Amino acid sequence: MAYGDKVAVDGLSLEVARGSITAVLGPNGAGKTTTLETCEGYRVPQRGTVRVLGLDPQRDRAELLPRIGVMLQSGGAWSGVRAVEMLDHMASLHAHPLDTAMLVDRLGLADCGRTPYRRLSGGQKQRLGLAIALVGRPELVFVDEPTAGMDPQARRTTWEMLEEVRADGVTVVLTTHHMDEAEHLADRIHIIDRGALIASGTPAELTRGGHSATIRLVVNRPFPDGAPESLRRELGPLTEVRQLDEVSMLIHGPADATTLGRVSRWCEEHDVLPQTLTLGQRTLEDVFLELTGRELETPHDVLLPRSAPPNNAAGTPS
Ligand SMILES: Nc1ncnc2c1ncn2[C@@H]1O[C@H](COP(=O)(O)OP(=O)(O)OP(=O)(O)O)[C@@H](O)[C@H]1O
Repeated sequence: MAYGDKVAVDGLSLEVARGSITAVLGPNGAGKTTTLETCEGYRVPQRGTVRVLGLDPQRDRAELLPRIGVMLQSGGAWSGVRAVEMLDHMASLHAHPLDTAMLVDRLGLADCGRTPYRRLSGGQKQRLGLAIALVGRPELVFVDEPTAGMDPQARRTTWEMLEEVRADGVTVVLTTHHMDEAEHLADRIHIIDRGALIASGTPAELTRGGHSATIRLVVNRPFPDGAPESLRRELGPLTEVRQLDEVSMLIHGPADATTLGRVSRWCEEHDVLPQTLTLGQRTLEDVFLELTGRELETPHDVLLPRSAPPNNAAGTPS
């Protein structure tokens, strides 16, 4: 799938099992939205085949649309329409809609029900978008970055609702660049980068084994100046060291006893006493880093020093 000369998705091949949650995970610009929009019938691929519920999203559009729900990354409503009016209108287009009052209540839309769409916050637009995607009791729902712009409470509610619809047999396909979201929700994850599929599997399959791990080091008193660089020199070029605050560091590196031994020796040489020294499980971030040499996402809440200004990684729709 290309936009002019720009190839956005190239040779991507993936299948989604009915009744499961599938996450398409990748960094900005990886081709996630393009993939979804192609499945939804909004984009026509130059090559390849797409079948959704056994139907061609272009040729069989009229038959497919009543069976799928779509949560767009942005837009999808008239700017002046009130949130609840929009939801009621969408419900009226379906034969057996869900109870809109229940959706308004569950998604915390009551307070902004009379607010025109253009004045809703990013998170409120997302919640309304999710309600619109679910109101027609779809067999399959596509959700593009479902929790972008949501606060933690709304994020949890969204996860719960997606899990509930899966329990009712609905198939969910979501895009995200949040590893924790994919890891928490998805039965199967497809990691894409630069328009190509680079890994697929269950969260456990993807994070099992591998050569790297995350070591968490917390010491009894502040690290000396230049500690991350010094520790990186000690551990070698395969290792990445990030200082979280004055007494803790995260180290991504080879998952072996030698690395732990070197960290311990470095502490001794620099007169700090490890209070926590743990070898953590490999994360999806590690998987992505191993496969591409680049980072998928910086988990800002974990990795930024405590003094850093609040980030909006989970707060700005992309
Ligand atoms: N309408 C368009 N015209 C030209 N290029 C486009 C268009 N839409 C997307 N692209 C390009 O195609 C590539 C894939 O974009 P896409 O939106 O599918 O990625 P994404 O993985 O969903 O990214 P994000 O997480 O930022 O939403 C990007 O390089 C993007 O700039």
